[in-house]
Amino acid sequence: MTTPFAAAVTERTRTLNTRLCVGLDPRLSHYRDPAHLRRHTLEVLEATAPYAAAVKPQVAFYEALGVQGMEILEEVCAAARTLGLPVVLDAKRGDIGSTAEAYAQAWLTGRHAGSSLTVNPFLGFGALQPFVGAAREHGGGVFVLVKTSNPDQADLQGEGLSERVAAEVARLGAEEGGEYASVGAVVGATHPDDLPRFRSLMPRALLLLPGLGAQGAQARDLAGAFHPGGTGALVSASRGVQYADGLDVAAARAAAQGFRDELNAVMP
Ligand SMILES: O=c1ccn([C@@H]2O[C@H](COP(=O)(O)O)[C@@H](O)[C@H]2O)c(=O)[nH]1
Repeated sequence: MTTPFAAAVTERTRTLNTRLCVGLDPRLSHYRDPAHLRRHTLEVLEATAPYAAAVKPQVAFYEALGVQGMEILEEVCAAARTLGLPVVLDAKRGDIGSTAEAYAQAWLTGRHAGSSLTVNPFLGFGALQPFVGAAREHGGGVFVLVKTSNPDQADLQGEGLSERVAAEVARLGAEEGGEYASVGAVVGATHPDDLPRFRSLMPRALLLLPGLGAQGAQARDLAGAFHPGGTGALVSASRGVQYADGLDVAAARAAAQGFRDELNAVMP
């Protein structure tokens, strides 16, 4: 069996000294056609891989292209695996248990075994079990939405809801051995003041922090998400890397290198 997701991320962080997660969210409006989108996305992946601890395709952008988009997504995931990059499938799945089982089979087994999936806890903690079970069985991971990066999150995620979800993530993590559990959490990089609290509420969870770059989060504010030694979190940037300067792949590479260096400069 290959290295489980959380261990693979942590190993790559230590070996390459990076905690950047490169987001690949290709928008058709930026390209001549899907073939152009495919080529550029694969080029960005290859150019930024040396600076990345993981890669995060946003499934929605591939789904939007229909069957062809899903084929491109599979190609991106396969190329990432060849490059040794752990894959975060950002699909934010969640449903009643019996349907969650099908989602878990689709995204955490077979060719996606060993990858991780973002999951929505809104249907209740029991409904997370199929995802957690599949991740544990197949060496993958899940990132449970705890506090998302968007300003609207406050409509529902205030009033202690994020803390309740964080407590469940911590409880699930405590069931496992290893340095980091297969159950991680999404906490927006746009909430820097909350990061130390969520870090200590979920001591064994890998945190996924979206929002660097285009959403305004700054690397210098994110140290609180990490453990001493600079492990325990992935900070993701999508538009800020892939479209750092239009479709210039060299600019994407430079942006990834820049984000990596900015994060490294503030590690505890
Ligand atoms: O709380 C969340 C959870 C997921 N996302 C996703 O991350 C990227 C962000 O893209 P940028 O271009 O770096 O802003 C995108 O795929 C979101 O769906 C998030 O932003 N916030």
